Amino acid sequence: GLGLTNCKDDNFGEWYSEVVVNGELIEYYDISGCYILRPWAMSIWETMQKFFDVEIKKMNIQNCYFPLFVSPGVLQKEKDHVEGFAPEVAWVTKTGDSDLEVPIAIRPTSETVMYPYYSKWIRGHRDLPLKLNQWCNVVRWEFSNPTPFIRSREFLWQEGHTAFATKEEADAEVLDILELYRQIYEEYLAVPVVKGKKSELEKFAGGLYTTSVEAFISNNGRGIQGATSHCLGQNFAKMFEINFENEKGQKGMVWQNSWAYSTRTIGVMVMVHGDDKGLVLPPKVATVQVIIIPVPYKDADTRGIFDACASAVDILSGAGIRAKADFRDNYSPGWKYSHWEMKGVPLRIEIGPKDLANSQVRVVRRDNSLKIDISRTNLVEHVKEMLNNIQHNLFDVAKQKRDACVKTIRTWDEFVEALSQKKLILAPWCDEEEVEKGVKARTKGEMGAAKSLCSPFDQPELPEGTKCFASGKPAKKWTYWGRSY
Ligand SMILES: O=C(C[C@H]1NCCC[C@H]1O)Cn1cnc2c(c1=O)CCCC2
Ligand SMILES: [Mg+2]
Repeated sequence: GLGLTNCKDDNFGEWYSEVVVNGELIEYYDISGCYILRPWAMSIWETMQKFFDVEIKKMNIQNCYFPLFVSPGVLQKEKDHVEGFAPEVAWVTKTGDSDLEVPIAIRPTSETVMYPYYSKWIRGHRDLPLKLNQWCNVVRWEFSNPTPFIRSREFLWQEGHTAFATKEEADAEVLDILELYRQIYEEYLAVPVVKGKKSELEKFAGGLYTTSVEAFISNNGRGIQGATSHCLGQNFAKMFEINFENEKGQKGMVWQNSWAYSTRTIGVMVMVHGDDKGLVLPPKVATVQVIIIPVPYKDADTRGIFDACASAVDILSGAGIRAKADFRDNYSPGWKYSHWEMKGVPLRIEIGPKDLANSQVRVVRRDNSLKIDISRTNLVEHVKEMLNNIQHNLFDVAKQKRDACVKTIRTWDEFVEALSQKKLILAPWCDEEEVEKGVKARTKGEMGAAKSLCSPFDQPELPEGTKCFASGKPAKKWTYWGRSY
């Protein structure tokens, strides 16, 4: 029957796997690490895509589409960092029953696919800035525990790849895009994130620096990278000879960025807001924001009840609210309540004989189970206000929960203790790579090592003489640490 067998606070991993299936977001697939995105998930992806696509078009970024396949020559070109990832690259080695002369790689990301053509298209400064984005799938044959949305062997994302004449322009765009990622998490998914800079060890090895928005899963005390916006510097321009002649006729290399968010966003939202009754969808991304359930009683005016439901759908839909009615006669109202709670619909409206008689409706909130009766007059205003209230409440609750997990520490012992308490740790750090490697080595274990998550742009005061928590050297910056996905 309905209802989850796993509780979120007892066994988080099993709860998650169950809730994405029972909520009809995901169907497991017969190839490990691959998942079917059902319509309930695809519509969430599309809602975010609509927002992001409009915003990047305002920035004169154009969509394009490059081939899925990468010839081996170019993939190896970016050897220094690809070799670290090489095991993840999937290859096509044959068609039909004949082997391919030369195996072809399936894109794990598209730098090497796109940049030879950037080199061809960019000649003079008038060709700059070149700003392209593509919405596509990528394949990375990951081996560590596959998790729907969070870590899959194929996923959907957008990848932006931009080229500028100056570093200043690139630096500015990195932060403009990062702000869009913050909006996706905080204003659409109601998930609080930290904006910051990755350490040298954690950054994209092919780039100059990496910025990210970092979320935190309080149930298992793990940080998770929400989205990344990299300045590549001139590293790829050098590799792929992407040069241009500036106004003074001098030859120079372009400055590039690349940035991405993926379907991982949906998994983070499920983990943060879901509960033991199932999904809890933020109204801004909910496929259905209001589900209307008729509650007929024997044969008391069933026709009137159905008509009241239908007209409520029309009134709400007419006001741009995503409202549906569940008229199915082969399920009881009680079954429908559980079903739509499992799917995380933010508001339920029940209409029974009493409601009809008093020309009111019973409204039930999914986030806090509050039940109230409201009159049918100005139904739209009431519902809009409640949806807005739910959106903000989900963010506020998630932010309080995340902030309660943050522990500021100054010594190694405090660090180890906070780690054992599954905290998101804020610590003063000397910003030395060897020291970070030491932290990883010293915290290795079956739960995974601790790593730096990001150094927040919003830096707390760092008093003169503050020591690094791990090395005792003079601290240079406050950095978030923790176990992560
Ligand atoms: O993909 C990126 C960097 C960059 N790619 C484009 C979008 C932004 C950002 O994700 C890093 N990266 C991750 N994973 C892999 C690669 C890789 O370059 C290359 C080989 C296979 C696995
Ligand atoms: Mg990876």
